[in-house]
Amino acid sequence: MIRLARYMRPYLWPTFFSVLFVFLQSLANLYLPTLMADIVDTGIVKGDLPYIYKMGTYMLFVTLAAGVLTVLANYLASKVAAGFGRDVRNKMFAHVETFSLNEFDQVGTSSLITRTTNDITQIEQVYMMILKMMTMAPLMCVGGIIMAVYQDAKLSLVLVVALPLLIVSILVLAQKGLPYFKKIQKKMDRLNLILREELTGIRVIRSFNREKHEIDRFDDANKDITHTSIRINQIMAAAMPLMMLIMNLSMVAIVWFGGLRINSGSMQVGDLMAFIQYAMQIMFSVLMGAMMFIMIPRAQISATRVNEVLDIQPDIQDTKSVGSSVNAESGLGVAFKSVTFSYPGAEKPALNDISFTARSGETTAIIGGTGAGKSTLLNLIPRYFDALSGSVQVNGVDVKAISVDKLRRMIGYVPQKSVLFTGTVAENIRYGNERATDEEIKEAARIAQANEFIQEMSEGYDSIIAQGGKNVSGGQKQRLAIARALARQADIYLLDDSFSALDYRTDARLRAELGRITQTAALIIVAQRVSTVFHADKIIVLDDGKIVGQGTHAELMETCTVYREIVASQLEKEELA
Ligand SMILES: Nc1ncnc2c1ncn2[C@@H]1O[C@H](COP(=O)(O)OP(=O)(O)OP(=O)(O)O)[C@@H](O)[C@H]1O
Repeated sequence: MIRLARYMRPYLWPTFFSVLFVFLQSLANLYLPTLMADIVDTGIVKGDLPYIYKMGTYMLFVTLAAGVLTVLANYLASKVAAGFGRDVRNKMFAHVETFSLNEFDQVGTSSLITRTTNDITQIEQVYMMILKMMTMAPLMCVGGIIMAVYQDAKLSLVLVVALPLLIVSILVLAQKGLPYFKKIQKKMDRLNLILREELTGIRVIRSFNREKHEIDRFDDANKDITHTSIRINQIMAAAMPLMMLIMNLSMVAIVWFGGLRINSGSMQVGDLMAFIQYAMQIMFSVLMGAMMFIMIPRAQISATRVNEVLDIQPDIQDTKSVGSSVNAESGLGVAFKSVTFSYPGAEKPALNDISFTARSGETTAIIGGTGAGKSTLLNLIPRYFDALSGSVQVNGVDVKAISVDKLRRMIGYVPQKSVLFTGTVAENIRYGNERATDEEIKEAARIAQANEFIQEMSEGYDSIIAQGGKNVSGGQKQRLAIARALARQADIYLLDDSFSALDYRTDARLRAELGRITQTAALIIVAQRVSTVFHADKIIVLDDGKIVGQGTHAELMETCTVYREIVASQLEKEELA
């Protein structure tokens, strides 16, 4: 919490005024019972009506002033807390954006969502409460005690018994409740995870008739969180009557002993009334303090979760030596030199001693069975992961020596699973290059074989793509993703199994068009279908993380058993001939 307090720095003035207004409001509240005692003891007892009017008006004025101060203090506290929440959320999002895929896996997407929303809201609320109560509680407590002792020191002895009783019972309840607060944030993560899986996987759930199973799974997580919430509320529910009991018994004692003191002539009625109000103020301020003691550890748990994310140092960052100028004209393309890579915790490397070059102006295809390491290999080029050993080079320079931003600008990447964003078709393609003209967008779409179906859409390039690209087919989505990468006018194009949802004709036409752009760029295509890689300048055959063959189709047919097996499993004998 304290570490996060630095995000309050931009709001120092509103914080100061909020605290000041609370301070003044508390003083006004402490003053009111004294005024009332005067009205009773001087005005009512002596029957002095003008005095009652005068003091009554004065009381009204003080109450009004306290009301205005409360509104102002609350407004400023809310403003500060909301601003703090917005800044931390922004900071968190910007920080998470720098994460490599490893760090995403480390925390988990659902937990990142809960931490950015729910956890920050918890902290925000507590900061708001602290702003309001931090001054009020101690001031009302100390001020109340001074005023109560001033009214009647002997009667104050009742508070000596009541206050410790109140504090001890609060501490006991807080101790019981705290472990549940810790649990509830974790359970919230789990509920989010299940909800996310279920919403994104709704098609699969329906096609396998697993609705009941998923409803049960959600229900279990939901019940789990409900049980914990109920337990917390049970403790809170027990707390309130207990507090009220202690407070009311104290009142009875005050009235009882106060009555005796009035009888004996050592106290006036007005003083007793004021004393009762001070006693209430003292006990309420203790309650407020207790609330803070309960809420702060709860927010502390959230703050730890937020700090955990903010403390993660992305392992893929620009190194100090960054800045080597990369000569895009050199035409060296991409080179892997004895590259080995392992996923954290994996038993064996996903890529083992990989060496090859993918020259600019050429098409390099990567083929291999599922899990052979094809996507992993592509991921090392834009530095989604870093190689454990060896060197990945772009135009003769190690990727670690190029700034991540510059490196990624040189690359047009089409992921295995196409992702589109909510917006128009044109906006989605322009995502690859903000400066692309309408003509360039259309040209990219034409090469990607997307122009035709876009023209057929009701609004053409202005047609809206629904959330997650749900209103376009799998093949159309892939073509839009390819158009987006082409719009980038990059030096290197990485297409990860991007033709899988295309029919053979479209696949062939797209490859022919792509051939044109590879006159200057390096094109690396991961594919499952042999027909897609057939005409590549170089084919790399991956098997279990190792290169088992590289060359043209004809060369590999001569030299590489794995390649021959792949071809044989896909093509008819006559096609081979
Ligand atoms: N994020 C990850 N964490 C741990 N292991 C992973 C991760 N991604 C992939 N792997 C493992 O690395 C190996 C290579 O995976 P990769 O996705 O590169 O294969 P691929 O050849 O692209 O397969 P496919 O054609 O099915 O997409 C597999 O054994 C896979 O289980």
